[in-house]
Amino acid sequence: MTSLDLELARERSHHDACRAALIRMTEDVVEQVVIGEDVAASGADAEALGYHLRSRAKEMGEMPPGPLFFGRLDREDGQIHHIGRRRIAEHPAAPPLVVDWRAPVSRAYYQAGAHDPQGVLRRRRFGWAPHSEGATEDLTALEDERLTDGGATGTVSALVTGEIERPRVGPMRDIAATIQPEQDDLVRSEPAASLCVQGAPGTGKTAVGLHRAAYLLYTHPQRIRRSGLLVLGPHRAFLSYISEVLPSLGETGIRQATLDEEIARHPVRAEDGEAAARVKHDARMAGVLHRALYGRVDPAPAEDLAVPDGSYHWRLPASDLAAIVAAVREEAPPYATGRERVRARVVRALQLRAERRWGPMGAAWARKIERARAVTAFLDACWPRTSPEEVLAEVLTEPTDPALTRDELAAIRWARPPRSYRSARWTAADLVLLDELAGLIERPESYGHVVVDEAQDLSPMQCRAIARRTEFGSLTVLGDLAQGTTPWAARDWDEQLAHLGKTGTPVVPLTLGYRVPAAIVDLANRLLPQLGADVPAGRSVRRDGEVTVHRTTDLTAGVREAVRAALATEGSVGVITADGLVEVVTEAVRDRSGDGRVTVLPASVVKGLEFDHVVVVEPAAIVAAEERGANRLYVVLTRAVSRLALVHEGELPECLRTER
Ligand SMILES: Nc1ncnc2c1ncn2[C@@H]1O[C@H](COP(=O)(O)OP(=O)(O)OP(=O)(O)O)[C@@H](O)[C@H]1O
Repeated sequence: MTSLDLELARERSHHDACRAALIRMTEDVVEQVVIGEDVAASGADAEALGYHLRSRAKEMGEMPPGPLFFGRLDREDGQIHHIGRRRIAEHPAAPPLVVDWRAPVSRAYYQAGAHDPQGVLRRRRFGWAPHSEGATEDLTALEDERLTDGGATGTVSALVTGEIERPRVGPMRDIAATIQPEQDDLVRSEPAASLCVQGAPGTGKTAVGLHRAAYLLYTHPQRIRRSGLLVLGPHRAFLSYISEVLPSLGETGIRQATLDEEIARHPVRAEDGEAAARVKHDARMAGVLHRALYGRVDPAPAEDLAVPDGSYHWRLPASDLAAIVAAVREEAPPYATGRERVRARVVRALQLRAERRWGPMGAAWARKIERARAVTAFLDACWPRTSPEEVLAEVLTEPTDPALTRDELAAIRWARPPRSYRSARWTAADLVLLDELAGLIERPESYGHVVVDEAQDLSPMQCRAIARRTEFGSLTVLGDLAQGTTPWAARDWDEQLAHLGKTGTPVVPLTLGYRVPAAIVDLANRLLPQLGADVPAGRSVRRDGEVTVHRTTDLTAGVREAVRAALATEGSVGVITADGLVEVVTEAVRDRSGDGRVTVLPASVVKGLEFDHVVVVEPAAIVAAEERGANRLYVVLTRAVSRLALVHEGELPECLRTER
């Protein structure tokens, strides 16, 4: 037996011990549920304890199968820590057999190096068979790095390289085993502070955001879990691609949604023209809606208020009423609160008058006056109850706001207003405006933390929807200005962060890519000058990868050939083209599904996704299809994990021509 075999055998037996301990932990939690429900002192305690224990039991039951550790640290002080996705111990007070990757002691695993060993003698990485469900015999390799005795070579770990370059099959995986130091800094940065990551394609922004979410839940369970954590992604396909990362890190039940889903008060039943959508997403709409809502408030009531009380009438002069309304407007509470504040002050003023005449008036009297028909009638006239739908319907029926030009007013005006706002067919942009109005009327609940991916694509009005939900929480903003494809995509992070309500948030660049090989990054970087974004160019850790260009006189034949070639090697194949060509391309590869390995996709939905092989069909058509077509093509090219094939019948966009 070689010394490596011996070490592997030792580690396997440690893994067996961990497995046995984990089984016991799971059994204990289930048992505690039963005991917990019996022993708690009161019904309410039993309920709370039972819920807590059941949640833990459920969490443990839902842990996906897999190896129980991926690394090990041997410290100068003799301590040895195995590091995995969750803590494992013989019993709660025993020293852990496996330390959670998020624990402070694990940090050195990601950060220690020969230049700064952080008390670590040796870092050990474990190699598991691909897709291992955690059978001990799947532990097939280990790699040691000595940090303190001059043994560190500075070379990149073969296990890390293997993990980065592995073929992509199925949904996105967690990267707990191979987080890089610059990513780890972001994952573990202060929870109360917001953070913005400007990352070139494939630099791990999404991965960082999800691991940061898991880190915050672990480090601040009370604060973050109680107030809620939300992950926002650009579309459903993306959310389903990333859906298994948090559960594999032991975090289940975290809400992952698109912003449209988060704010949906109604189904989308109409579509805006381009001009209307542009106006509706513009920051000026915040003012338009504010004015429309508060236009309902009458700042100068014409008549005195007279409230009957038995045979008597209590009166408040119109000037006093105007002063109350003005004071409440000045305080700027949410609209619905404002109405109730005016009511309370009117009653108080009436009470003072009554007390001057009749002496102290009790709470019952105040309640009676509060509900008096005359008081409610005054409020209905001066600060009427309303709904977001009612206000927006008015704006869209007869837009008049001076902040918008005549053309802009015309663009958003309803061609055929509905009979009533209740039957209106709302567009996606209308839902953003309804959310703004809802936020003006009543403050929404704030999340503790929100992770926003592809944040460059959000309009100012969408940003405001997020800002409202993080008024008392923090944000992790992830994005790449070069990948902005919406008509309102941000060109500058400071401005976007101001819309998100987090002015002054530090913007941290990530430029080292883990998805896209250098040859493909270099090609994509040629587009950068025309993307309207001042961002650092991407680089890549990957020296593998290949770009091929196929000029064809028959697009169908060209696509079939490129897909055939892609299927000759392992991995997923994404055939991406302009939305208008999808049908033709789908037809071309109908009989080439490669057992489900081939997916044909319109360029508009590939953001955030990745494929081993990307076949881009007619790149110039992608550029020509929309205003930010060059940015779209940049996104498309950078979906490739290993190989990129460009198939074209027409000319290539100039910057991609090989003769350059
Ligand atoms: N440290 C790492 N170890 C292993 N794989 C990594 C690491 N960092 C990133 N990756 C992998 O690189 C790929 C790209 O990561 P991710 O999707 O998070 O990047 P991104 O910056 O969000 O990309 P894009 O903006 O292009 O969508 C993913 O497959 C991810 O798992």
